[in-house]
Amino acid sequence: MYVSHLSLHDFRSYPTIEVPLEAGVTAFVGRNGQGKTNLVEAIDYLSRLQSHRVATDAPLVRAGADQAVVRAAVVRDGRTATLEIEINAGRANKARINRSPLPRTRDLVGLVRTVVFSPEDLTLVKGDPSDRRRFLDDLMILRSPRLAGVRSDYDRILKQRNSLLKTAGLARGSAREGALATLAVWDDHLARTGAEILAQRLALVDALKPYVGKAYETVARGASRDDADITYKPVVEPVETTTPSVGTLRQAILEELARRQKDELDRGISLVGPHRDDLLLHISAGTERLPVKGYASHGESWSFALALRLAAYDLLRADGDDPILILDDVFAELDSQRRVQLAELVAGAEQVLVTAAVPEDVPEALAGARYHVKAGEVTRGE
Ligand SMILES: Nc1ncnc2c1ncn2[C@@H]1O[C@H](COP(=O)(O)OP(=O)(O)OP(=O)(O)O)[C@@H](O)[C@H]1O
Repeated sequence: MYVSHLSLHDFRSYPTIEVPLEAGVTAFVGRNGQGKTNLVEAIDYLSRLQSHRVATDAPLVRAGADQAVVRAAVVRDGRTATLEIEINAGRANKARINRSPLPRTRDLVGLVRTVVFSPEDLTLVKGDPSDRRRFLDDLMILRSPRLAGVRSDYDRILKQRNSLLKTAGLARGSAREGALATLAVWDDHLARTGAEILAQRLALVDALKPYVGKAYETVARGASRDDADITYKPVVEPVETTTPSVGTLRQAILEELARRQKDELDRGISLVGPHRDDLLLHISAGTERLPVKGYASHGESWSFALALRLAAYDLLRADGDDPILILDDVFAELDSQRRVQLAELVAGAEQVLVTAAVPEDVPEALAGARYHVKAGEVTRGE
């Protein structure tokens, strides 16, 4: 798939802009702060309804405006659809396809599929478990958009359960009994949605594993495909470990909730469920298997982060649809060998959008259309 036209209205720094695009490689080149990332961020937002840079929508709306609109013509198998999202400050967003409103905004998720490489990717390796969980969930939702609903149900249940735990922890006598009875209902909700997310993440990590090894071998100097490994680490370890069913996971969560109830009431937070899990990353050093965080060199950490993104790209491709690759300011971060390797790996993708401060940062393998971005003006160059 590829985006053949992008229109922005009051999105980030752009009052209004129209950018015709084509399949293949397009590079946006310009000095810092000119609006390059804002263009690719808009396309990524259409894909996931989330920015790769900020957690909330407010910064996406141009300062002083109260609504931003991102519209893109997306070509898939020769057919074009116009996808549109209206981002409203302080009100619900609205989505449209071919100008017809969608009943739910999240129905737009996954209709454009993007994989973004950016300097922030190092947090996949060096950051908190929440960064790695987000990586898994974003990918899981792109592959099965209905899981966006399960994810948001889970977040809502977690919030309500946490506030109940706080009340119940402080209550005494019959008030406490009443709160504990209500808590049992929320335990059920948490176990039901949590088990579904857990099952999906376990299956995703299984599917991703071989691609991570293969990608690491390509981007890390002298590495073999066995040198990089990922393992999902749930707080709940079901007895039956090979592909446990949703029912088994649900039961395991319920049992762990019962076991940790006192702890949860004391601390007033939910300690059991997929919001406490991690994706463990390991590299081989000789005969040793070492965690990447704390052990890997800067270069190895970058290789691992790139391998995770490339693996996501390969997996989405294997599903049968070429996602749009966005390489946001990433080449300036890499040494020359990794630059060339990454460029060669992605050059054949159906659409690659690159941002760079100077033309020399765009590797030769990614020669293609070029736009100059200066003070919010986007002009076609050589
Ligand atoms: N909501 C907003 N309203 C108005 N301007 C904004 C908004 N959000 C960001 N900007 C402006 O957009 C510009 C940043 O654009 P962008 O991040 O696309 O830069 P860039 O060209 O990618 O730069 P770099 O190479 O430094 O990453 C900044 O000048 C910033 O002030």
